[in-house]
Amino acid sequence: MATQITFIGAGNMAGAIIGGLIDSGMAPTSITATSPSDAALEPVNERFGINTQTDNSTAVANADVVVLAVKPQIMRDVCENMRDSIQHQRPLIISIAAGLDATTIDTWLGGGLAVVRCMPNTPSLVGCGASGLYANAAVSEQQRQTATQLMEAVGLVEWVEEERLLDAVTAVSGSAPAYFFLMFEAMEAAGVKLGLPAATARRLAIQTALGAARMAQQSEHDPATLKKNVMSPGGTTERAIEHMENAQLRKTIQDAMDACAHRAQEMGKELAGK
Ligand SMILES: NC(=O)C1=CN([C@@H]2O[C@H](COP(=O)(O)OP(=O)(O)OC[C@H]3O[C@@H](n4cnc5c(N)ncnc54)[C@H](OP(=O)(O)O)[C@@H]3O)[C@@H](O)[C@H]2O)C=CC1
Ligand SMILES: O=C(O)[C@@H]1CCC=N1
Repeated sequence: MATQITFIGAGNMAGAIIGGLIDSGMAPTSITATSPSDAALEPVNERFGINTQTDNSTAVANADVVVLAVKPQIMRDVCENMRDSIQHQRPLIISIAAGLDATTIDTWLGGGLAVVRCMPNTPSLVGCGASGLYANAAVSEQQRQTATQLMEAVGLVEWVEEERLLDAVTAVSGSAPAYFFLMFEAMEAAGVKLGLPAATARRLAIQTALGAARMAQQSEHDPATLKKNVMSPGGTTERAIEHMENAQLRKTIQDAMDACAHRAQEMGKELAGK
């Protein structure tokens, strides 16, 4: 595994990956994170004990891996401003930005670089992330392994061989923690309406999701069979599922995920000026 990793940006997603890496045993001294202000870096430093830096060019000077973790909208400026330093060091670039393709990132950084695009998600913080990865042609087998090891330290890794599929990964896992959080909100509210204390409803809903996810992961049966096993004929679950099917929940999920993937494509085109 590479020894020095620099995160450009120290927000939600970078924090989640850094937290997961440290929990997995990586030395905090191997990690640097940047942000424009010292004030924003203070909590990161306090929480993780990693190196922090406000100057991106300085922060990448000794890096083996540079993780680009700023918002897509400012990525161009950020890349162009540290281009010289990146070209001098030529680290493996891992961009986690939604939508922006590897060629665009590489161009903004001066060209000829090994770029891995990664679509992670925030459960990386608790070692339960799910990341989709794509490598451009300049990425060596060893660099591919480095990216795999890095992201496997915080969860599941799936490589895709077509870059456009990262927009689908964004819909299936990158954005998806939010879908489940929405479900928790809705289940808690419904539980309260049925008379449970909010905290009890929340705990039960979350634990049930955890249990269902573990079962689905470990079972030899597919989700449809596991669902059927909960549904006693004429019973309570059947009534609930009937409501969800009649309300076209599947179509809502399909439409939402189409919109998500489409937005990733749209952002990529807008920001790359394509
Ligand atoms: N959040 C998520 O669940 C996921 C996000 N992503 C991708 O991750 C990237 C970051 O998203 P997210 O973490 O949510 O966003 P955040 O806004 O939480 O983090 C971005 C960070 O970048 C910092 N920043 C701003 N300007 C610079 C600069 N010039 N140099 C260095 N750092 C800078 C910001 O600091 P300040 O706040 O002080 O401006 C902030 O800490 C995005 O590209 C997004 O598409 C991918 C998968 C999941
Ligand atoms: O909402 C977003 O744009 C980012 C990308 C995936 C999750 N959060």
